[in-house]
Amino acid sequence: MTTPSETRVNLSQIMSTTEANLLGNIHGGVLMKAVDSTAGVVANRYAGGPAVTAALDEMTFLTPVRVGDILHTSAQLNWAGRSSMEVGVRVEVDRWDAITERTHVASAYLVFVALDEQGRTKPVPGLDLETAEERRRFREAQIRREHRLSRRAAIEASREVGAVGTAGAPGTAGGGA
Ligand SMILES: CC(=O)SCCNC(=O)CCNC(=O)[C@H](O)C(C)(C)COP(=O)(O)OP(=O)(O)OC[C@H]1O[C@@H](n2cnc3c(N)ncnc32)[C@H](O)[C@@H]1OP(=O)(O)O
Repeated sequence: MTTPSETRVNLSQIMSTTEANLLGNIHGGVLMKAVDSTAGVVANRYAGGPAVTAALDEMTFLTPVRVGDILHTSAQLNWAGRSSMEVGVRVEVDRWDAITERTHVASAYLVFVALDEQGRTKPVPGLDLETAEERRRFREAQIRREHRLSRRAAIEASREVGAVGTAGAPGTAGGGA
């Protein structure tokens, strides 16, 4: 069995002018792509084949990244279910013009789902939790999963209610005049 620390992937890249916005800072979308790519490497390796991004939790950008800065993304598996996995990613920068401590730019949690050759969901191996930190991350990932699934179920239920309304039931928002 694999431990979360064995799944860890670190990637670094220099930010270029083609990735800048009108203010000269790096686009949020560029940072999100780096997050998704790094997390994807973790998920594909762990699943032993392709895994697709199913969800990306809310992501806050704490400080601007500038052209020339060295962007570091580090990712590791927090949780594994039947076919889905949660990957945590931390984004940091080294400034191009000073030797200072790394600056924390953002953190994100992503859900990936492993697929087989036919595009069907595929089971992933169980995760071996060794340290107290790994067990804490696993527990917290479980809480986030419950929130994601219950939010999705609540939205689906509300759409069903809304669909009845738009069908024209009297006394509903979608009902006749
Ligand atoms: C590599 C890339 O760039 S991918 C590009 C962007 N991503 C995509 O195109 C993916 C598009 N989405 C899909 O193909 C589908 O929605 C899938 C494959 C992700 C999920 O399909 P579903 O029919 O929902 O599958 P299913 O209901 O069996 O769920 C599979 C697993 O994903 C989990 N899951 C699905 N959606 C979510 C979600 N929004 N949040 C958390 N978990 C989720 C389920 O709980 C289940 O977990 P488990 O097997 O560990 O118990």
